[in-house]
Amino acid sequence: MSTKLLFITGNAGKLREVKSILASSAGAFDLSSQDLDLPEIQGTTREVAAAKVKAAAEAIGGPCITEDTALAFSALGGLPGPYIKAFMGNLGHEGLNKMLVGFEDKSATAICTFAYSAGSGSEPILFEGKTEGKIVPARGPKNFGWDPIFEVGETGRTYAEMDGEEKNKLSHRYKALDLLRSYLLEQSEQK
Ligand SMILES: O=c1nc[nH]c2c1ncn2[C@H]1C[C@H](O)[C@@H](COP(=O)(O)OP(=O)(O)OP(=O)(O)O)O1
Ligand SMILES: [Mg+2]
Repeated sequence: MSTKLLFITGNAGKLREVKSILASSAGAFDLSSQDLDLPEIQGTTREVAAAKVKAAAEAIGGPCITEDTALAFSALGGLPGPYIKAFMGNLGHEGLNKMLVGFEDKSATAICTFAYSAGSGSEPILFEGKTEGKIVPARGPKNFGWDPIFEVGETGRTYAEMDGEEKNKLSHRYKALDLLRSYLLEQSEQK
């Protein structure tokens, strides 16, 4: 029997990658998605993620997952972190590069936090994945957020320069989703 998964997100890029990553567990998951406008609080990545899935589970009245993505610049003590969406929207790729002009250290960590709630009132469970890289002037297609300015580890390539399959093997999202997948498969075996 396949595990039903309701992914609350308004982000088409996230949904595309989640579908593609879960495709390797053929038939194990029955994924659907819904866009809900949820309040996103301020706090650590974990606090933001937990509050988001709680709000989603209350609104839905049942089990669901949410996902939060942060981009932490080492030179800035981890900022923008969970606030990357606002920074990206207001400053763009060039502005994000300019934020680091005064610093030698361009390193950054992409952090993905999946949050699972079994339903309204139940305690969120978090799954975190991190990928190290550095902030560079934009290279590659500009169709998903900050992908063009995040050069991954020692690959010499930005996320945007990788094809979907390659990104989905090493990305922050893949690592977090793989943990969530294992958890859900274990749960379904125990039933
Ligand atoms: O792999 C990624 N590669 C490049 N950019 C990315 C990635 N993943 C998220 N992003 C962008 C989207 C948004 O500007 C911010 C995260 O904000 P975040 O609140 O988690 O996403 P969102 O509001 O677009 O979707 P949701 O409805 O799931 O909250 O970083
Ligand atoms: Mg959001």
